[in-house]
Amino acid sequence: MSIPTGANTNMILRLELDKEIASFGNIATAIGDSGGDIVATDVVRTEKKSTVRDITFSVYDQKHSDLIVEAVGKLPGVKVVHVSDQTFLLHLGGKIEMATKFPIKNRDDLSRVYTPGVARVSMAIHENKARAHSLTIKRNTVAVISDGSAVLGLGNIGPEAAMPVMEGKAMLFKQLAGVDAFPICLATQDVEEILLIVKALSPGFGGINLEDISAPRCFDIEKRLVEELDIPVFHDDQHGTAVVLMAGLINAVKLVGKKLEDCKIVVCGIGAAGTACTRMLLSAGVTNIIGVDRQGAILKGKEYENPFWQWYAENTNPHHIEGSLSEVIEGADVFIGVSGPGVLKAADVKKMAADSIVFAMANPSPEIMPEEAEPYVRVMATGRSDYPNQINNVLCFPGMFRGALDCRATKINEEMKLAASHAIASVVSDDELNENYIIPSVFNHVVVEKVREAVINAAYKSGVAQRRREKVQ
Ligand SMILES: NC(=O)C1=CN([C@@H]2O[C@H](COP(=O)(O)OP(=O)(O)OC[C@H]3O[C@@H](n4cnc5c(N)ncnc54)[C@H](O)[C@@H]3O)[C@@H](O)[C@H]2O)C=CC1
Ligand SMILES: CC(=O)C(=O)O
Ligand SMILES: [Mg+2]
Repeated sequence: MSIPTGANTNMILRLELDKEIASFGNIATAIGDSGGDIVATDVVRTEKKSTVRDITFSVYDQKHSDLIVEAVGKLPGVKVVHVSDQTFLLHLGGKIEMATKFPIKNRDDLSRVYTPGVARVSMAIHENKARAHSLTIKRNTVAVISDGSAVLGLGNIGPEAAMPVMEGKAMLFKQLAGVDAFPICLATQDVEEILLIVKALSPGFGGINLEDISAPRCFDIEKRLVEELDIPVFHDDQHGTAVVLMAGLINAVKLVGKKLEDCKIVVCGIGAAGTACTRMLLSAGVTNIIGVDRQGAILKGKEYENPFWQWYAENTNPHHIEGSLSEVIEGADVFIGVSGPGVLKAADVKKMAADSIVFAMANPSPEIMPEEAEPYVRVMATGRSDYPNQINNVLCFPGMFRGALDCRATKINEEMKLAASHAIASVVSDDELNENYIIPSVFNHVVVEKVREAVINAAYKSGVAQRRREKVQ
């Protein structure tokens, strides 16, 4: 059994070993035989009769870890002290904190940053609200807002459970683009309440990043906030995903020598991400798109409760193909998965056209694991960081907001999104392009710079940038 790489699967097992009875060789064998992979061992302390050791090993999941711990615990002279998960350890107390830009060293400083000095600054903003951009953190802040209704592919797990994901997004905003992002998880899933809350908290923010809000409510929430606020509002799961998908696809079709507009594309999961990806494909000239959700292909002439599926049926599936995913995938050039784990089978991938492209983007577990699909596909990508070709909206949102904040855009429009897709795709040069490198890494610092620059140029061209051009580097 081979273990996928990635620190998120590392466990630390603390063992007390009876020096006379226990053998490290037996422990290593027990872990290896159970499919675990030892990454490191450390001696915590040694006493006369016993030693305490930490053994770090990688596993698939919690069940796999339990199995290994049980096997090791049965060995003679071995006592399991505790097991800890490196991912949980990283989350203790949360992942982010607020920091001040300078210390308050004396009364003089105090009277400037706080009362009475601060009052003059407040009054200056009162006289001209636009000054909030230069005299407060507004010009560098984004609210990452979720109601916990569609967290990754985990479903409606609630606002508290959404927090680690939103903290992660905030970390990425800061580390990759210097944007100060605040995770805000709401204890309501009512559209009107969400609108009221977001509008009410918007004065302190330069942008709103909606995250993991389920379809179809997310469409209405975003549309109305865009109309009613003068700062950029961006639903990451829709547009961030679509931008990065398009970047990956531009490069993948180039690699396999197909034209995007000639491709038969099957999109699985017609929610927030699936709808936005489809809209972007349509605007790129693709016509042969078939959307599939739980009940099969979405078809014109059928009645759907979801008004967006009504729109979807009218605008896709021109050949009126009916059936399950397994049926409609026949002859497809591209599969785009934004649904859930294990939806696509190797037998389905086998039925695709030659040089097929599979983007199984559901998180944390894709529609099909690369190991299963790879024998039958030319290009394979997932949303995960532990495989090549990570198609994930993290390649978009930091640079997108950096650009939008820097030029003080009122909106993030189609022009800015398309520019971002091309910017991301352009990071991979023709010489570098290959089956395992169609999309740049999140850690490639050029990505944010290129996206920012492309977004700023597009914002000025399309007339949504408010800052004087010469002031923006
Ligand atoms: N790689 C990336 O950057 C991103 C990946 N995603 C992933 O895409 C998935 C969907 O996210 P959202 O669109 O935000 O959620 P959503 O809740 O708005 O939509 C999910 C859709 O998938 C459908 N679906 C679920 N299981 C299915 C199945 N077995 N067969 C067919 N359809 C199925 C649902 O009925 C729903 O229409 C999640 O797993 C999420 O993690 C979302 C955004 C970005
Ligand atoms: C990546 C992301 O935003 C998601 O899976 O929901
Ligand atoms: Mg998301």
